[in-house]
Amino acid sequence: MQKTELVTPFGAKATIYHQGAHVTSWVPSEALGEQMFVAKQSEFSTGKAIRGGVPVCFPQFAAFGSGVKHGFARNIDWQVKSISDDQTEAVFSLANNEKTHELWPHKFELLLTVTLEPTKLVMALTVNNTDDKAFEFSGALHTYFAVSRYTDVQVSDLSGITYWDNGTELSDKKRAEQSVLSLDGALDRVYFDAPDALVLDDGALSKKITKRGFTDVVVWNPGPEGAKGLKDMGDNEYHGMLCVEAAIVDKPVQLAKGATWSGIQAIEVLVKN
Ligand SMILES: O=P(O)(O)OC[C@H]1O[C@@H](O)[C@H](O)[C@@H](O)[C@@H]1O
Repeated sequence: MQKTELVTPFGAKATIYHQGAHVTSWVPSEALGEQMFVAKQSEFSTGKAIRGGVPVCFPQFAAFGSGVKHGFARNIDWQVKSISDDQTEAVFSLANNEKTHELWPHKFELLLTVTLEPTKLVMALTVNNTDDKAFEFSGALHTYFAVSRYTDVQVSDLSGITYWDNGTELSDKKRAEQSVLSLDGALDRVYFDAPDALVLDDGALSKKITKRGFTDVVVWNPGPEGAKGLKDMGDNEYHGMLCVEAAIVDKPVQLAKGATWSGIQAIEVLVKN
């Protein structure tokens, strides 16, 4: 499978597979090491989403729509549009074609811009409606973070935010009372209208996760039972991952003909003294 490797003058590196414009590796520096989780058993095969990194979910999130789960954009080849001379930025594009038309009858162009800064990874997704009528979409930058142990990390500040546990009725929403979320097993939760800045605290390292355009945040770890059901993930690998996803879940974006939408997710590594 084709991929682009970015190696910047300041030592940050990233790998992006052309299928899905899928970031599979982000190393801000040798000292900080790999920040993305990718399952060892992930199939890197045509038409199959990679288990880890940052799948781009479009034009639907999970089963919130009538199309394929998490959309088709993660399963098909994008084009490399440009790579800056210093390799700090790469732009990928995906336009409607016969294959996408079978799955989703709209004309569109997607751009994913991946930018590396010394301690930051920025992913910007742009959706252009090139059709002669409006369409709607949901989606996500479905980020799998490598963590020391999923039960040891904390996500904050989510207090006061309405959430929904996947598997329950969508009408059965709750309000987060605690400012800090920590897991003690499987969790598959959507935080609606979530804050644009969150912190993923993992001992000596933490990550500031900021978003724009994406309204919701999904936090997911399959836990022991869920992991057994994922054949592209080892039974114990869930310990070392946590998905915190900038998403649009239940309220799709309505995009008029000719209009453009942009959503950004930036991840900054912060080292504690
Ligand atoms: O196995 P997939 O299609 O990549 O989905 C992984 C997970 O993605 C998460 O975003 C969803 O909240 C979970 O419900 C889902 O299981």
